[in-house]
Amino acid sequence: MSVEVALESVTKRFGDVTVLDGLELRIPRGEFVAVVGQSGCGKSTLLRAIAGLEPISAGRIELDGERVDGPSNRVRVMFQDDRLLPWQTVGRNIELVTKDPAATAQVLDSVGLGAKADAWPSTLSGGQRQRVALARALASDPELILFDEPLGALDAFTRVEMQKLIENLWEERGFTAVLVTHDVAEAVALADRVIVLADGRVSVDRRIDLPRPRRRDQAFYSHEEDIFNRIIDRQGLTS
Ligand SMILES: Nc1ncnc2c1ncn2[C@@H]1O[C@H](COP(=O)(O)OP(=O)(O)OP(=O)(O)O)[C@@H](O)[C@H]1O
Repeated sequence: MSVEVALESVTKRFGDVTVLDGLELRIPRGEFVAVVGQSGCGKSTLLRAIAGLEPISAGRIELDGERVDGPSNRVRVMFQDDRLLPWQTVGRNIELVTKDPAATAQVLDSVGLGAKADAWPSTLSGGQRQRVALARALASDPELILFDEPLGALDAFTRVEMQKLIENLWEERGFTAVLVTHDVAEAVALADRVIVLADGRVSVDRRIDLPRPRRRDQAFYSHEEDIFNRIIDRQGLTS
């Protein structure tokens, strides 16, 4: 299950600060888009707006042609902090969404934590907690998952493991995915398209036409280097 996302002339102001400025973006069903850009360029604001968590000042955001005017059950967001309820077990955290023990067991299995249903979140590692957060995001079978720097606090090895897991689950389930990340290599590893945000708009929209799973080869590094340089240079050309 997946959804098409369309942003038309989206502007977002906080007081006199314009964060998004007539932004245009269309994401077809099932596509994986990564959003990168300098700190403070509006990546999280964009994600929150798509999630219906942040009202926009002008323009239009649509999911399959329907205007977004608040949070929807079709959409889930995964954040850098896991936001698990510490007074509930791992299983209960998921069951609050699924309302069904069998579905809970199944989704915990899908993130490799079938044996941890009765554990307390505080007894898990950071990587395991993010797996639970991922399971919770998947639990309602959403059509769109918005990832806001979900792996930012993890060590490099756990991060690569989680990237593989996210890629596998995305391929299996077919949801539309938008990933905000500071890590250009992560964007190139996971995305069909990498978007660079600058001056409140999409300044680069680059298709990553490499086979999956992605190998760290010359073509990979060439995408990474080029996108990185464009963020640094703040060039405004669409590639
Ligand atoms: N609730 C708010 N009120 C006022 N200003 C805000 C609010 N939320 C975000 N901003 C401002 O909007 C701009 C964009 O913030 P945002 O968090 O979207 O950027 P970002 O690209 O995600 O940053 P980072 O990469 O550092 O996480 C920043 O200048 C920020 O200070």
